[in-house]
Amino acid sequence: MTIRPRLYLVTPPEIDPAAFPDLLSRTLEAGDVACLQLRLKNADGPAEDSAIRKAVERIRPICHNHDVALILNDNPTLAAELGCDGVHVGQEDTPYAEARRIVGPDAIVGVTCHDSRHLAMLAAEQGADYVAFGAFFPTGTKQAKTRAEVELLQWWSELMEVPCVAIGGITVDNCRPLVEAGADFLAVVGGVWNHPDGPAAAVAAFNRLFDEAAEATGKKPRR
Ligand SMILES: Cc1ncc(COP(=O)(O)OP(=O)(O)O)c(N)n1
Ligand SMILES: Cc1ncsc1CCOP(=O)(O)O
Ligand SMILES: [Mg+2]
Repeated sequence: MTIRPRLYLVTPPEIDPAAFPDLLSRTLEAGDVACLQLRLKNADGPAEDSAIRKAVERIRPICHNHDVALILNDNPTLAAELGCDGVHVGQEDTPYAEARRIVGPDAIVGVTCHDSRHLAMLAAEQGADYVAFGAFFPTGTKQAKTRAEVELLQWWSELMEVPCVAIGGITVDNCRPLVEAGADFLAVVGGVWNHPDGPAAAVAAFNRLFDEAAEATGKKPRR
């Protein structure tokens, strides 16, 4: 039986390194969050690396104080060097096997699988810790290549042990079908950081909804 999903928080593509740590602390205090993915997309090359280093130094202790795993997007080398708990790689990033070699056997490695059963089975077979499907809804955060259907989550969660992450345009108001379909984690950017009542309110609201859905379907909390 599938269990209650957890929130997989992803940072905005650009953060203010001075203000973000405080906002993050308040957000993580508002309810259960499984992990935070640091996804800085608005700088390139050495500027991006330096922004990532600065951000990880400030964010890592906050995540760990809240029992939240810190996952770095795209860059296994920096993830290993900076003591992140894992890395997320897409189909055009470092291939899974190379990412695993770099971060080691104990780190989390997640793989983007778009809307593809084939890519997901390949990633799971190779040893990925989770597979990510999306985008489930229109999103302003990224020009998503594919649209995934809820049935994909249901198929995966009924057949496979490796957890699945749903991503793309997810909000408190639209996420219930993903929860009912068996998503293990919901990965969210705008639905938290741009929530009209603020990110802490969003985290609390997602958790209330997960609890309600779990109760309604008799699913057990993961934590
Ligand atoms: C949890 C999660 N799922 C999918 C993605 C997208 O990764 P990718 O396709 O490599 O695109 P970018 O995020 O690098 O723009 C993700 N980051 N996290
Ligand atoms: C990184 C990524 N990959 C597919 S959609 C997406 C963006 C998710 O952001 P949002 O939750 O704001 O739609
Ligand atoms: Mg990527």
